[in-house]
Amino acid sequence: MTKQSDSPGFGGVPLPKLGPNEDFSLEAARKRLGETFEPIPTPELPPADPDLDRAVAELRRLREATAALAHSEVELGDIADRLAEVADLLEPRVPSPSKRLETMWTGAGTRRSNPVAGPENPLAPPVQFYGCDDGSVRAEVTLGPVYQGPPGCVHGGVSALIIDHMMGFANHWGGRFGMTAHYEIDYRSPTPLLEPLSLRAWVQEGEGRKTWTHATIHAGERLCVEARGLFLEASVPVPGQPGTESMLGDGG
Ligand SMILES: CCCCCCCCCC(=O)SCCNC(=O)CCNC(=O)[C@H](O)C(C)(C)COP(=O)(O)OP(=O)(O)OC[C@H]1O[C@@H](n2cnc3c(N)ncnc32)[C@H](O)[C@@H]1OP(=O)(O)O
Repeated sequence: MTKQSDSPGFGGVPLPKLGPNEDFSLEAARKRLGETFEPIPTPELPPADPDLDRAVAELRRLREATAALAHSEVELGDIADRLAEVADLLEPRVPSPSKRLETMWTGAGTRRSNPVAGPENPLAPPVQFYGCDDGSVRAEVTLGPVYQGPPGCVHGGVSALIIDHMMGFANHWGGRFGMTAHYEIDYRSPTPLLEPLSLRAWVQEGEGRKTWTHATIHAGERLCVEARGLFLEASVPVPGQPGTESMLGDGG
């Protein structure tokens, strides 16, 4: 994740005041946690193989195209055979899902493979988040028909997925950690597909193990979704690394 000052196009809505106990700006997080604190150290995490991101980008093109197959004039029998050929080529050569869970937690961790921002994950749009000096994280993304819920609009569960992830990211940027314990979402107006959406999340307050984080999705100046979450500092065992626990600091 790169550090970026406010950029135009984020709706211009001021962030609410931070909680009474702490300042969650990047500078304050650095002071609190010391020089070793390096949230999201690598803006461009290198792929394990230079062709990996290209391969997944092609899969995303396929994802969009296959979502449009119905009512097209494509000869589908032939397409299905050709896709099966590629799948047959890949399946026996890639690690098993349980092995993959282990390798995800080495090197760049899950930052490259999570379902929101991970360049390696064909499910991810992907969303590229930036950490800002005011302690918020932001992104802009345009979502296509594969993410549709109501006609022409983003599925509410997809918004929730993105929001959960970006609140976790905001926690990390603010020097906080934790699992999502509870969050609530207000869908204020329809979230359009095929239009740029401005995403924003920030830590509102923190006390002991608890962090309260807020997030919004805007289409231009229009508020589409707002959310508030409670995160609790906790750790979970890391697959394939007995005795190792993660506090979700490596998931952005
Ligand atoms: C760069 C980083 C980017 C990272 C992005 C990744 C984001 C991904 C975010 C996720 O998807 S996390 C996955 C979804 N979440 C989970 O799977 C969590 C599952 N739940 C748990 O593991 C436990 O419930 C949890 C660790 C959250 C809490 O269990 P604890 O046993 O530690 O809590 P405990 O019962 O001791 O409660 C501690 C306090 O929190 C309060 N609390 C717990 N759960 C609550 C809840 N659900 N709502 C409100 N308050 C809650 C509880 O009342 C209490 O308050 P007090 O201390 O004031 O008494």
